[in-house]
Amino acid sequence: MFIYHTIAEVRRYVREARSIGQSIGLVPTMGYLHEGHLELVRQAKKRCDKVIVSIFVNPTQFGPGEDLERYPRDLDRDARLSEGVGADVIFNPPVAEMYPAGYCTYVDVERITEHLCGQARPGHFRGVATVVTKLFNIVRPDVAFFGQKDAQQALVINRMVADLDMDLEVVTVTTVREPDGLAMSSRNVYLEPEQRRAALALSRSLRRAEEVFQAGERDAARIRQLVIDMIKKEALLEIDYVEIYSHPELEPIDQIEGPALLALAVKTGRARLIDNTVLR
Ligand SMILES: Nc1ncnc2c1ncn2[C@@H]1O[C@H](COP(=O)(O)OP(=O)(O)OP(=O)(O)O)[C@@H](O)[C@H]1O
Ligand SMILES: CC(C)(CO)[C@@H](O)C(=O)[O-]
Ligand code: BAL
Repeated sequence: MFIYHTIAEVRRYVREARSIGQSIGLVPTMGYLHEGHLELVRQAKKRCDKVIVSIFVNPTQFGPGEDLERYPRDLDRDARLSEGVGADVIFNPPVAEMYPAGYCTYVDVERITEHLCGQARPGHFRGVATVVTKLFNIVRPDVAFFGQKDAQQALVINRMVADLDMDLEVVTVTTVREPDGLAMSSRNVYLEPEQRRAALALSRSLRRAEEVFQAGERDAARIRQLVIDMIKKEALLEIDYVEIYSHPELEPIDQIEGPALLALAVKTGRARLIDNTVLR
């Protein structure tokens, strides 16, 4: 496996692979890899001849006061784990390689970024759409892989690819969970044991919402309230949002008639955790 830090090296690698007819898969990450990321790499390996994992803690998607500086980083460990599941290249550029002096171009996906994390983290998806566009332009992948854990992000990328006629396929991979239900996330390392235990209310409340939906409940406000009530029972959790929108358009709904995204973000201690389910 190769570890590249420059755009030129990745471009050379991709050019050579393509010249012998090989397909390219891209798994964009911010590193500190876990089983969720590794599952994206495994899926990529099944679909593509060569798999490039980008590891870049992208400053433009962090807001003031967020955890950009203390976001966990461990390239050696990430390299071992990536190689173990068959990645061919890690692309780990320094910030100045992606945003050199004078940088001033951004990609803005409108409307579906208005709610949920887009509202809670102003500018976040502008940073995500910009860096993902740059990664697509650098790697020119045939297929790019994203996780359903970041449901709005996956929808934003799909919208952007369609709207800007980007020539690639986007695959969204099911959320990988710990055995007790907690969605895997690099930020889980921030959790103290008591917060880790309280955080189980996220997946538990989503499962309960799925049950009442399957039993026939279609009133979005009632399902949302049920989730809020379950999370509020945990004193260590502070709700950022619990919302239901149509999927994939992310429009407000009262009654769930088609697929609906039930998404939540919760703070506990230093961590902000997100999780979701699609009711269909
Ligand atoms: N549990 C998971 N299951 C499936 N995909 C995941 C999971 N966690 C993250 N991903 C996906 O991995 C990709 C890279 O995500 P990222 O590096 O931000 O990891 P993360 O664990 O989501 O970190 P964070 O703590 O920042 O939320 C994204 O497409 C994300 O949706
Ligand atoms: C897609 C991404 C790698 C862009 O920085 C990031 O938002 C993430 O890790 O989900
Ligand atoms: N997983 C999304 C990256 C972020 O929280 O900034």
